[in-house]
Amino acid sequence: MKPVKVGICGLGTVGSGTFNVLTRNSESITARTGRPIIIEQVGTRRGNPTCDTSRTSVTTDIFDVARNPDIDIVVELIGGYDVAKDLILTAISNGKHVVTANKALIAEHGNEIFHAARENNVIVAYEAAVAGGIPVIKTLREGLSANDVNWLAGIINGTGNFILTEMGDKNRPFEEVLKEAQELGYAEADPTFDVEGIDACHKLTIMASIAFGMPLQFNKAFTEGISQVTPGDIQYAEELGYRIKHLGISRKTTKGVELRVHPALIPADRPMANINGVLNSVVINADAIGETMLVGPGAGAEPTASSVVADIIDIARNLETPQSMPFPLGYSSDAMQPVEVLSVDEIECAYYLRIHVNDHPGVITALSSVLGENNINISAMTQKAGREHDMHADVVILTETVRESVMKQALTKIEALQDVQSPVAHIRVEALS
Ligand SMILES: NC(=O)C1=CN([C@@H]2O[C@H](COP(=O)(O)OP(=O)(O)OC[C@H]3O[C@@H](n4cnc5c(N)ncnc54)[C@H](O)[C@@H]3O)[C@@H](O)[C@H]2O)C=CC1
Ligand SMILES: N[C@@H](CC=O)C(=O)O
Ligand code: NA
Repeated sequence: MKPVKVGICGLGTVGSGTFNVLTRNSESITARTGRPIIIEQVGTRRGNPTCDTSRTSVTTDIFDVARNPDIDIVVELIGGYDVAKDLILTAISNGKHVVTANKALIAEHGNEIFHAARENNVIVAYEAAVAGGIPVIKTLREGLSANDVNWLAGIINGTGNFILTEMGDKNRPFEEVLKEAQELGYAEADPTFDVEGIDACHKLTIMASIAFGMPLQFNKAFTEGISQVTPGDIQYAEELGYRIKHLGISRKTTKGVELRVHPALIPADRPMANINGVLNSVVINADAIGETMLVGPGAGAEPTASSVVADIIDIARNLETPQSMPFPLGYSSDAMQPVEVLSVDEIECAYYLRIHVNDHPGVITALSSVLGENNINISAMTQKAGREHDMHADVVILTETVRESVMKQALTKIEALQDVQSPVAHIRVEALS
């Protein structure tokens, strides 16, 4: 049996996980593919103590791997944009199939990469790029291909969910938990991608493209991270019967597609509200299936390697018995529709507001008046007194559904009130239905 030869570029968290899963499970993988898969070469700047590379060719120049005539599949696990893109395009032009976990690259340059792959008749697979170990790309693109998707929503950043969970459950400070997420290998090289929602937005962009048959449009998405969520917000939300989660949401409407990433209050009894730690989850609502929910680890060495290796196995099977592979984004490029991405101003949802006020008589009336003038109904309101001798208080309000542009106008007026300290914390409320 002629082996399928793989070259792994990058031996960090995901690279080492991939090396170890491929090595450890080689027997069962061979049984599944019909051909052994061997790691022909590793491209890395330095060794990884968890990997025994003593019987593998190792180079410090990853482009050696992309050009190695013996290699069938190049696995890009270095991350980042320029070098990674160059590496993948070099591999493609050398006739190699590619597996990557790089959501930033796929979300922002995927249209070009998939075009190059098509021209060169090779496969670019990227299951690990969205929600780590959860097979969500396959689910959307293959398992649900009979459906018209109505909406999807997910917790799609493990680091962010780990931080919110630890802050809420154990009262740990943001910075300390972020540091732990970095040590555990969950965070991106630049962790602002995690905490400011950019990573989740990359993943949402990819899922929305598959769900709605539209080209990748990362730059049109709305992105807000978790860095402004305070322990107080988590506690107030809990008292109101909600949990705060960082969500990516994409919904088809008659005017276009919503594409937005932001923290949200979710009713505590919804399954998504109880996805904790590094777990990710995606709910997909579609016409034939109704609703399905996936849950699993969104980051970490071997959970992510599980998806990388599954892609390698798919390609190896295809080399053994050539068959038609799914289009990378689920639709043929001619069938992709340039669907309009809606401005966040168009969305409609309820809001949680936390307004820090001077604790003077009349301030509640003033707040209610502004909301009333804008036709915004209040569904709950509580005042959280400041500490003794502190003349400030937090007023916490839940509104009913309102258009975002109207809420923005109301917030501007509220922030202009004499007794209100700016800015007003506002978090969208999502029922996920
Ligand atoms: N860590 C995780 O849980 C997940 C990561 N990803 C993605 O997987 C990719 C890799 O992430 P990690 O393994 O976490 O990163 P990492 O930083 O642990 O590993 C990257 C490795 O690539 C090496 N590298 C970078 N540029 C290189 C170059 N030019 N030549 C040789 N080596 C080079 C680095 O030295 C490092 O060892 C990224 O695209 C990331 O977004 C995707 C899903 C989960
Ligand atoms: N940094 C990412 C890694 C997986 O995609 C995350 O925390 O989810
Ligand atoms: Na995945």
